[in-house]
Amino acid sequence: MKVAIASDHGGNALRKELIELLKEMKLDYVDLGPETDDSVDYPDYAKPVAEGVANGTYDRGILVCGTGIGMSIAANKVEGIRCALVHDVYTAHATREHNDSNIIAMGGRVIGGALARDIVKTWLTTEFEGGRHERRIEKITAIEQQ
Ligand SMILES: O=C(CO)[C@H](O)[C@H](O)[C@H](O)COP(=O)(O)O
Repeated sequence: MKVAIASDHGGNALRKELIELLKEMKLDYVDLGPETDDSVDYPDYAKPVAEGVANGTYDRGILVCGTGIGMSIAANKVEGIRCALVHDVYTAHATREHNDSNIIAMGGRVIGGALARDIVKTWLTTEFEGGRHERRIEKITAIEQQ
């Protein structure tokens, strides 16, 4: 599984902690920045991750900003992206089983590293359940293509 990760300045510290997790999990990952702690605009970092997931360059994406909200809004503008804003382990599990989410967004000003690691580990290792959820995702895709 190839994972892309990016943040804005509000998510920098948490992104770095999550990169350590990706290394521990021996996952193939690409860090799309930013390289400094300077203030940046989250859509500039959400876009390459979302487009890369949508076109198959990456299997999954991880986005971190201050709240996770800006990143999730921006990522979900890209066709084919189902980005879930997640701050608890139950939702991390549910959004993979039910929504087949391909990007996760979190807030570096909302949760700490230990919880974020559990969330990401759960999200990366939970499979989509299919069945009735497939039909609902098809309906989301139909809205996107209107
Ligand atoms: O999009 C956000 C808010 O929903 C993110 O939390 C950003 O990181 C935040 O807006 C950045 O704010 P800052 O005051 O420029 O640090």
